[in-house]
Amino acid sequence: MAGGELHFTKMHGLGNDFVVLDGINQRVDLSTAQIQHIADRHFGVGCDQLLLVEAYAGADAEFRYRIFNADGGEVEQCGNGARCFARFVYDQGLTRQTTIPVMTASGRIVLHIQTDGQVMVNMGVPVLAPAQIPFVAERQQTLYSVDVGGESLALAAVSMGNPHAVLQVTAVDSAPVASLGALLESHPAFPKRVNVGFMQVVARDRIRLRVFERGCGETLACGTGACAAVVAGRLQGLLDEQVSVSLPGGELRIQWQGAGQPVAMTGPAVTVFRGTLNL
Ligand SMILES: N[C@@H](CCC[C@H](N)C(=O)O)C(=O)O
Repeated sequence: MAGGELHFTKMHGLGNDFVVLDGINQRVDLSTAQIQHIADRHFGVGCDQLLLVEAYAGADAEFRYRIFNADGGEVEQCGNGARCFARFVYDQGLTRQTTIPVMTASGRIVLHIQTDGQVMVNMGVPVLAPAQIPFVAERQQTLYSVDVGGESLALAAVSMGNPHAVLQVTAVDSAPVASLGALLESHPAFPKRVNVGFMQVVARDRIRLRVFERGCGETLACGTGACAAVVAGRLQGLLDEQVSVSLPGGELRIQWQGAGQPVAMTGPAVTVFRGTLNL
């Protein structure tokens, strides 16, 4: 965008924060540098991801949902953002529906605004085939052994539309999220880089989770990370069908029946303020 005014809404889902832009009623064509500037917590608005609402021409979705990490890279999926997307299009009067199908770079997901104000998202069926994650492995396994800095680590690899590695830890508070997260994010076994989840199993229906996100570092919550952790935990026989995921920013409810079934994620979506940017 050469310059001019841009109306935005600042939102968050459990502290995973977003700048949301209506690309239907205003022209939005941002460069990578402009997205990085908007996401900057000192010189811009500040956010983990920038979310863009666009019109969708097909019959199978109402909107196109685009996601950009704070580093400016466009990515396939964002779970906390999906709940904020639903709240945004409804509150801005872009839809009158409370069940909203949207198209992302990784396919269609369906957002449901509940009467209690929470948003439930059908996040689709998790992908476990290594090539589709993408993850370099000869065959699909529940746990893979990956060499990182001379050490061999056991991790699960899952795509929720975007790639996730999930490591089980005994205590999430002391997990090396920043150092190991950064090393794994750009590990050659993940050709498109990866989000890295550190999961502590508290009970069969409760986990604690911290996520080092691709393209922005550790966040207060990661929706797709919560889904991926529950999928990984269920496949290892550690978790029940309904799991509360406790993240630094709050709690998500994840439900997954098992292989071939879609994952449902329920949680809040909050509007913080609206503003105008001069680019
Ligand atoms: N915060 C997100 C995920 C955002 C995208 C992720 N960093 C990626 O690069 O895939 C969520 O709530 O899912």
